[in-house]
Amino acid sequence: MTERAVVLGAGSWGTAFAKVLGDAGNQVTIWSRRPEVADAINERHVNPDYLPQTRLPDQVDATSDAASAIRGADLVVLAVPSQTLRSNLAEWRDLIGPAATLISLMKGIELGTTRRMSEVICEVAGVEQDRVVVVSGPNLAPEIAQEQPAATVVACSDPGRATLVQKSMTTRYLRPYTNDDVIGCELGGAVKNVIALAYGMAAALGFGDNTRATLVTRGLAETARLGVALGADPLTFAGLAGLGDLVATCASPLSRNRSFGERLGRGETLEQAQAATRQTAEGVKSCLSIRDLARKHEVEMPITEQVERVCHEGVDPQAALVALMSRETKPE
Ligand SMILES: NC(=O)C1=CN([C@@H]2O[C@H](COP(=O)(O)OP(=O)(O)OC[C@H]3O[C@@H](n4cnc5c(N)ncnc54)[C@H](O)[C@@H]3O)[C@@H](O)[C@H]2O)C=CC1
Ligand SMILES: O=C(CO)COP(=O)(O)O
Repeated sequence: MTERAVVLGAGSWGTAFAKVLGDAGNQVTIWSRRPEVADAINERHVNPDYLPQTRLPDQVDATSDAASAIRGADLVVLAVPSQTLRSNLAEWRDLIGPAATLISLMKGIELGTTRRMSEVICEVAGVEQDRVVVVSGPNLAPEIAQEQPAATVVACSDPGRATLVQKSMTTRYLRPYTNDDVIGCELGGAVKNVIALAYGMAAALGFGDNTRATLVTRGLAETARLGVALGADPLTFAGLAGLGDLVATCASPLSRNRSFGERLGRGETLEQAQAATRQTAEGVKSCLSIRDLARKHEVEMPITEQVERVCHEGVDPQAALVALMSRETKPE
């Protein structure tokens, strides 16, 4: 099925996802904040800043004029940092057609409001939740751009819309599965970034596979606890948007969150790590909003609590680990 799509955001995942949509046969326009990135995509079919080795398909073009790109689009893909989504979308909402599907690629929780990205989209764009589709799974952008085989989840409360998006983004290298658990898929994607920060810290401190497996497993346990409190299906956390993405992000040197955690584990301050990182490591901010969400729902999230202390309260990663290990013992 051929759709007209706009991808708002020309970072790593926005660009790789535009390639997926183009390879699946859609006509795609990428909106880039910077005109020179749009020019490079139009002239050379590459995004030199984020995926310089990847040739984008002929069906993908780019512009820095959001209005011309959004008008008439069937699929409006949001690929900006979670914390800027609200202000970005406020500028775009009046341009989005009444039948368009809004697709969220973002993996974060909004600071202050503790809203999931699909909730922010519904609120700001004034659309019902059945028009919003969440795409989440083990999808490191550079690997997808290289066409390495992977699967992902397309979550929507409207099964028909989920199937439509699934069909429009199926390629020989990306296999999307539909799911109706939007809450679970969004939480899986947001919390895994926080656990990957902890994993990176543990790796930098020299801890081996027992420590790492413990963080992944207990990280998934606290993700599922929060998810269930918010109405998610616990089985979602055993799937691609849960365990799948958690394992990929923790294990991969390509992960910005894991790499950021490694910097903190090596003793860099938050400011030093931020200065060295150009791309979005969502967990650094979302650890605050996820901790707040957990407290609001009286859910224990000890790893998230400690990641927040390291990132925002200047606690030493080693001390955070001691705090985790000295908690009262309990049943699994
Ligand atoms: N990179 C990846 O492998 C994956 C990323 N994601 C998620 O996708 C979302 C976007 O991530 P990436 O594309 O990887 O991030 P990125 O850091 O590579 O790119 C972000 C893009 O947003 C733009 N941007 C930054 N501030 C902005 C603002 N104030 N207004 C408008 N645009 C702004 C940047 O110029 C850049 O084009 C994040 O939530 C991330 O967690 C999800 C799956 C895979
Ligand atoms: O979400 C991702 C893989 O699914 C990308 O993770 P990072 O943002 O940590 O690079």
